[in-house]
Amino acid sequence: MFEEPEWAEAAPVAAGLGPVISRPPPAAASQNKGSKRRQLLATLRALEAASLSQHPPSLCISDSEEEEEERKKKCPQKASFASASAEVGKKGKKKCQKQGPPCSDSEEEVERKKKCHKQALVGSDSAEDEKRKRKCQKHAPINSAQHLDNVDQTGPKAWKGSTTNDPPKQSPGSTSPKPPHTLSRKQWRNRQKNKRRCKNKFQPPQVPDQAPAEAPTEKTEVPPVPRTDSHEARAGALRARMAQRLDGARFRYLNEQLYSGPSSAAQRLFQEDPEAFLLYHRGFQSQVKKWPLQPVDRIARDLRQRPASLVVADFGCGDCRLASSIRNPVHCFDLASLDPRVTVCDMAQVPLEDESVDVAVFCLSLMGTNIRDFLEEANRVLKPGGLLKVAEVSSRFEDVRTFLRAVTKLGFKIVSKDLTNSHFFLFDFQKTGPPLVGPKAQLSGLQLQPCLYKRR
Ligand SMILES: C[S@@+](CC[C@H](N)C(=O)[O-])C[C@H]1O[C@@H](n2cnc3c(N)ncnc32)[C@H](O)[C@@H]1O
Repeated sequence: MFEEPEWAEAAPVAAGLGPVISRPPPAAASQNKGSKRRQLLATLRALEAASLSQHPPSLCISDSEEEEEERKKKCPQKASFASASAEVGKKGKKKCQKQGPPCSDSEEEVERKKKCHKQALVGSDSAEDEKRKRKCQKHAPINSAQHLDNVDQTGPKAWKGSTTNDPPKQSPGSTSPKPPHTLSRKQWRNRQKNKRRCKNKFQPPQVPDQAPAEAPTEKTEVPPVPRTDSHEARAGALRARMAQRLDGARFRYLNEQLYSGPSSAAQRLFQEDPEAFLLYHRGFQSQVKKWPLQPVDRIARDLRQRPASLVVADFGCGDCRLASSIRNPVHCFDLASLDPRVTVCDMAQVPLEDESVDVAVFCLSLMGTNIRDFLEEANRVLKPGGLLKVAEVSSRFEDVRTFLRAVTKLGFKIVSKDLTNSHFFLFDFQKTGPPLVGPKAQLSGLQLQPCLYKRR
């Protein structure tokens, strides 16, 4: 019915994708035009119906409206252009089909057909128009039929895109699809956008199958243990450790200061920095609690075996542990106060009357370089025959005997000594009277080694 060579006539038009130019009707029109039109119309309708019934529903959101509209406008032209390819015969038909897909949507198809139909009805009676009409009719059925069965989506079609959701398939021979020069940038962008949209639209249902087992939805709902927590915990632990080390360093420093200078300097130190006293005592407590027996507890045990009426003076009482451990009245003296019972002073000069106390205690407190001052002050406040108890770190003694000898020169006699403890020595002296030597006499045995704590 439609002879293929006729396609060649439209080839020049196709080259530019320009509008189809209507030419004035030729003088000699076809004699059977009316009947042919009717015939064509009937064929068209039949084909339309067939085409519409065979098209699958579109699953994907199509191009933007603007583009859709544009495509619809172009469609008939493209169809006619494609059909008018320079190639003859089937080649031309194939080209037409290739460029057809944008029109292969049912709506577009209808639109195109309507246009073809309209043209036919309007009666552009030129021979060329006639041919074009026939081409439209001829093209339509082939296109719609082949679109479903054997649509080659390579080349322009892949870029013009079908309105189905299938991604463009490439024919084995094709390399990379390139947009035809007929697509504007905007169209191309829109098309790509739509493709992506389509892809995204169809990906979600596959997600559950492909989702890794370790990412169930429930898990995602449960807030995972924030990484920051462990990080913060580690940072906190590190900070605590560093703070601990810093405190340890400061404790060692203060301890050294207390042993290496006169008590007046220690007094100033703690007056200027009361926090240093707290820090020192924290350090001291952390050290002494490791000992098998704390000397203060041993002294308290001894005192509990004596009358509770005995008045006790605790020189360098610290946290008043002794006062808390016995029932005796206790005068507590220290350079700073950790307890309300403490009288803050330098124990070289305590605010007590002469011969007013029964027991004087120095528990790890013979610090400073003026030990003699402390012992002379104890002698002053002790009643005659009063008890002097000294507990000191064993390592401080180079020679215990010289120490004992020096103490006796200060008005005391040794009553008992306990050198059995691994950490401290314990001595009991009884006051015999005032110091036996004058202030200028040298008592080198009173110089004890500083008790320095090692860094652990
Ligand atoms: C190692 S602590 C012992 C505390 C307590 N005696 C104990 O055994 O638990 C020594 C204490 O003696 C105090 N101290 C040292 N020299 C002092 C001084 N010149 N006057 C008053 N207290 C002093 C320190 O301040 C510290 O509290």
